[in-house]
Formats: sequence, structure tokens, C-alpha cells
Amino acid sequence: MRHEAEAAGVMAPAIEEAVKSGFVRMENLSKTYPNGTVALHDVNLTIHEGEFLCFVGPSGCGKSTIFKIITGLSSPSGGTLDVFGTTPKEARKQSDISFVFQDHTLLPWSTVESNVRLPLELRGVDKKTQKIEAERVLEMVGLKDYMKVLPRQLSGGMKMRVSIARALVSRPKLLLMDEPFGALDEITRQTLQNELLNIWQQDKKMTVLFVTHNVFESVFLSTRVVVMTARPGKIAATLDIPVPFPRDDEFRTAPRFNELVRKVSAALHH
Ligand SMILES: Nc1ncnc2c1ncn2[C@@H]1O[C@H](COP(=O)(O)OP(=O)(O)OP(=O)(O)O)[C@@H](O)[C@H]1O
Repeated sequence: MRHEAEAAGVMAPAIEEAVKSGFVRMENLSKTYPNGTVALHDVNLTIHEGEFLCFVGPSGCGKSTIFKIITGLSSPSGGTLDVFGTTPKEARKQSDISFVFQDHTLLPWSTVESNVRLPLELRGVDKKTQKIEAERVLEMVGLKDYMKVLPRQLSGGMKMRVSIARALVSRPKLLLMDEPFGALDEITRQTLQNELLNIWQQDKKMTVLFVTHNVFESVFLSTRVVVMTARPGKIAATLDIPVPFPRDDEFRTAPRFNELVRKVSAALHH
């Protein structure tokens, strides 16, 4: 419905406001858990449509807490966070948000295809569309020939590709990735980084928020890096990565890359 309205050039006032003011907007966002832990303090951040934003920071700086609030699984204790001009819970209901975690969380007894179709099945999408959409995203991640295979027959990198395909199947406007490549070997990790950028490039409107502990990964992938400090979690710096896409493996060894890595590292250790 909303997509149709947008295509016709008519946007609801709330959406228009969201586009103008930022796609995800945090204002003085704070979170104190019931045991007194201050996970976030006064976080201000505006994320625009189509950005690829990486969060880096030490363990416990509140990155997952931000994700929990964006998805409506946790509520702020102070300030506000809105997604597409509405509440996180509402945005989630509209299936505009998908997640990928470090643990691929695939159902072991279901084939690759069934795993990928699951989000659509849960939403009551008809079987024919489920199949078409599953094929579309499995093609994107290079696994169309593995549709009938069980997860245990796949390598770690392939399982992660299935997990990414499952997240993409509902055509999300916002993709949240919490250390998705943290458990993979370096070569697989770099391959998946390249593939993820290709996928993101195909859909200029999808916004990706990506948590990583790896400074190199943050510079390679993102349009902007948000550096956080621990206890209480705050934004120490936001750094633009003004390097055009597509980015290829040559970028990983370019002087510009090293210079940006140094900048992010300096902000982390400040
Ligand atoms: N449910 C909870 N109750 C109490 N404290 C919590 C809860 N969840 C998280 N915390 C604490 O809040 C702080 C931020 O946690 P969070 O998981 O958001 O950090 P993180 O940056 O994602 O960490 P990591 O990189 O290790 O995953 C930490 O000190 C954590 O121990």
C-alpha cells in the first residue's frame, strides 16, 4: 500500500516527514536496564535511507541494545527512536525490518528453500509467491542449486548466505546485521562482504545497519562508521567513508583504506 502511494508520488505525511528528517532517528536515546546498568546514554543519530552504516565499539557499548530498540524488542528509558516516521513496533509489524545474526539460526530439519520461505509463510503469503521469492533471493546469494539441501550439508559461509537470503526474502527496507561474519574465516568473510555490497547496490533504497568489532570490515563496507564507547554507551564519533561503490579487493590494500582504518581506530581508542 505504502509502496504504491510512493510510486504514485503521494506520500503519507508521516512518511514524508521520515524521509525529510531521517529514516531512523534517535534523539537523546537512553536505556537503563532494571538492574541499573546504563547501556545507552543520550544517543543522537539520524540514519538516512540507503545508507550502509557500521557500528563499531568495545563489547558492552550498547550496540545490541540499539538493535533491540529498533526492532521494538526493548523500549527506551529516555528519549525517542523512530523508524520510517513511526514506532519500531509498527515498522516491524509491516515487515519492513529484517535481521541477520552471527548464529545463522536455520531450522536443521528444513531444506534451504523452506528456511528461506519461512518469513513469507508466517505472513500468509501464497505458496507460489513464496517459491518465486525464495528463488530470487537464493539466486542473489548464489545458492539456487542448493534449494533442496539441508543446512547441515552446507559450509559455514553457505549457511550465512542462506540466512541473508531469508532476511532479504521479505524485501526489507531496513536490514539489521549483528556481527554476521564474526564466526567465519577471513577469506569467506571477505567474499561475503563483497557479495553483501553487491546485493545492497542492487537495491539502492535498502538501509543496512551492521554491527562489527572489526575496523577493517567497517571501513570496507560502510558509507559511515559510528564509533561507540562503553558504559554508558555513547557515540564517540561518526566518520564518513567517502569512497565510491562498487568497492573491490584493491580497495582493501589502498592507501586511502589504511588512512580511514587509522581514523576509525583513533576514534575507538580516544
Ligand atoms: N537484559 C539486560 N539486563 C541487564 N543488563 C543488560 C541487559 N542486556 C544488556 N545489558 C548490559 O548492557 C550493556 C550493553 O549491552 P549490549 O548487549 O547492548 O552491548 P553490545 O555492545 O552489543 O555488546 P557485545 O559487543 O558484547 O555484543 C552491557 O553492559 C550489558 O551487560
